[in-house]
Amino acid sequence: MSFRTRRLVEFRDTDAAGIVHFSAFFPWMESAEHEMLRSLGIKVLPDSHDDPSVTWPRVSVGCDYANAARFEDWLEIEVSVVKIGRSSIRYEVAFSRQDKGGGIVPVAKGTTVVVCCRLRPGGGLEKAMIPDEIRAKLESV
Ligand SMILES: CC(C)(COP(=O)(O)OP(=O)(O)OC[C@H]1O[C@@H](n2cnc3c(N)ncnc32)[C@H](O)[C@@H]1OP(=O)(O)O)[C@@H](O)C(=O)NCCC(=O)NCCSC(=O)c1cc(O)c2ccccc2c1O
Repeated sequence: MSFRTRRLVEFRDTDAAGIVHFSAFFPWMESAEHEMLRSLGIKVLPDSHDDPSVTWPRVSVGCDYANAARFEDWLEIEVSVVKIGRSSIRYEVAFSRQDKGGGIVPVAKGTTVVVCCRLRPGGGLEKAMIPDEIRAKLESV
């Protein structure tokens, strides 16, 4: 299973060549992941340093680009949880669009690795084991 969402390419997402700039995909990957967490009832961010909820800093991100996307293309975005470790989670985010004939065109595939952390007083990050309740929710994606 996976989580699906979609997004319209805005003018500001494109570069001088008229195609989506490589950097635009990273905020989209992040937004889609957050949307998936919210849909599962997992907090994206603790409310305060006193809140024992966990937080999800990234330790690795990447993206491969297969075909260009352009202004006003609708991008289909599919988030998959590909690996749940002790503290880390690897997500894959696949972007695709339709061609004029309605065929599916792969656009890009990103990966993100996040680490479950607690916020130390003062704002530092401390790695934590993924809580069982969150692990179970992520295993359902
Ligand atoms: C996060 C750290 C505190 C972890 O340090 P530590 O030394 O304890 O980590 P380990 O080396 O033991 O690794 C833990 C875990 O991760 C796996 N891992 C580590 N590096 C990689 C890698 N490069 N690739 C793949 N996997 C990696 C490792 O195998 C372990 O896996 P297990 O499952 O076996 O436990 C420390 O690394 C740190 O502080 N890093 C800096 C983090 C940072 O500043 N990131 C950039 C900004 S974060 C950010 O932008 C951000 C975005 C969001 O959307 C958020 C959303 C919600 C909350 C927070 C967000 C956020 O912060």
